[in-house]
Amino acid sequence: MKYSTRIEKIKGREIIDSRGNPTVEAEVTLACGATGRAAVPSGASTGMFEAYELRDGDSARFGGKGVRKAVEHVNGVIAQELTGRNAANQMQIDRLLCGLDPSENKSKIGANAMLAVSLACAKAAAKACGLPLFRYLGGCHAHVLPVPMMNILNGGAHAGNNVDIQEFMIMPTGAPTFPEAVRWGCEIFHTLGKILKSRGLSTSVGDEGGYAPNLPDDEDAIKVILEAVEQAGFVPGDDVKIAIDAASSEWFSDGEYLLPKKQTRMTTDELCSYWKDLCARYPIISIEDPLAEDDWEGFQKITRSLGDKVQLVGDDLFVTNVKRLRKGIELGAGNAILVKVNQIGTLSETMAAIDMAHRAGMTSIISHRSGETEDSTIADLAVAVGAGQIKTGAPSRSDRVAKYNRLLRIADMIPSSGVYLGDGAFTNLRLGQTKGTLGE
Ligand SMILES: C=C(OP(=O)(O)O)C(=O)O
Ligand SMILES: [Mg+2]
Repeated sequence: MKYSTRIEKIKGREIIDSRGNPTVEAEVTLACGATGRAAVPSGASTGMFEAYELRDGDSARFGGKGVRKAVEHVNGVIAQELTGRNAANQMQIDRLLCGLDPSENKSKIGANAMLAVSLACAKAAAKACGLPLFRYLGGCHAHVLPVPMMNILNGGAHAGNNVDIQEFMIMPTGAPTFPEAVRWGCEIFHTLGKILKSRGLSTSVGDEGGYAPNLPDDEDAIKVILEAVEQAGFVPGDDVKIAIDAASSEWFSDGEYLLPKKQTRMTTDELCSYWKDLCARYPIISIEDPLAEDDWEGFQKITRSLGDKVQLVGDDLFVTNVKRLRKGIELGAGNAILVKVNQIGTLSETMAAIDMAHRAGMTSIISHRSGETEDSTIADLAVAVGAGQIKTGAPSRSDRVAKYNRLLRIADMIPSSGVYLGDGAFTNLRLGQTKGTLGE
């Protein structure tokens, strides 16, 4: 084959993630000598409809050697299938990867094995073309830097404290540029640390780098964050808004919600009222997984009642999967999608989900996982697709900081210094959307 982007070699290896758990990394070498390397993240509050990750602890299937098995698949069956193929033909690469696994959820080969190679091919091809990844994936129009959703207070499955809501995030929507947004976020994070310390509360951090204090009530997290915003010199609701990830699939069992730490029980209707009340009292712009992954009716209800004001994000609900997203669009369940590359397992399928969401008038947020590595592909992806929002934790752990720093470098590469999708843009989020069309 004559392509200089012809795949010469694929090498998989086991590395560790930010929780010290093993994960998969792949390195792709092309005929022209360009190489691409990608590492796969891993969730803790994983949705049950996510693509299957072969991981350790997966003893039922591979004697506790899940990640090792995924690496074997990279070096074996995947390398055999893709060697000699054109890495610049991403769709073909991803189709071939999917073709190796007849299962619905990629459980034979492992979504982690596939994703490592899928992303590494894109990175190698970008290098062969002499382009930064965001430019290779997004073309000449890629120019929008995302608003950071900085998760500065952790709870739920990401922290050992008594807070049930998984993530409390600040969005510096009033910042004029991306670097300013990061600076504001860092200053608020530091101020929050000082306030917590002055009250004798813990300043140790959770999986995504946010503080993880014990608090009398989850609502107190919002109160103390707003205090930090003000003390840092910003105006809550004006300069900085609040976003929440409830991760409420973790609470759902037998038709009701049981918040495990505070032992509070709620029905779907009560939970919807709880969110409505919180949004009326605080500058909350976004709630992720306000209802559980199969509570479609609950999602419809909350979208009808809050969807014109608040971004209602499907993470476990959509799992970056066009089939589930299509259902959500048709039902009017949610008005935004959280995008996690390892929920679906290939780059093309990820981009198809983002495209479907955007054409239906939904917003998208590119997201890390709670278990991360230094790989910063999602920063490039956010700019490439013009997502406008990125969720990548607090500025206290280098696995999260890697994404912010990559975006700061990308901001420097965009001659206009990047259009920052700040507050004005939020009025264009089409939050009024309650029932969409696929735009096809
Ligand atoms: C990032 C998240 O957590 P995890 O990676 O644990 O699913 C999330 O729920 O949005
Ligand atoms: Mg989530």
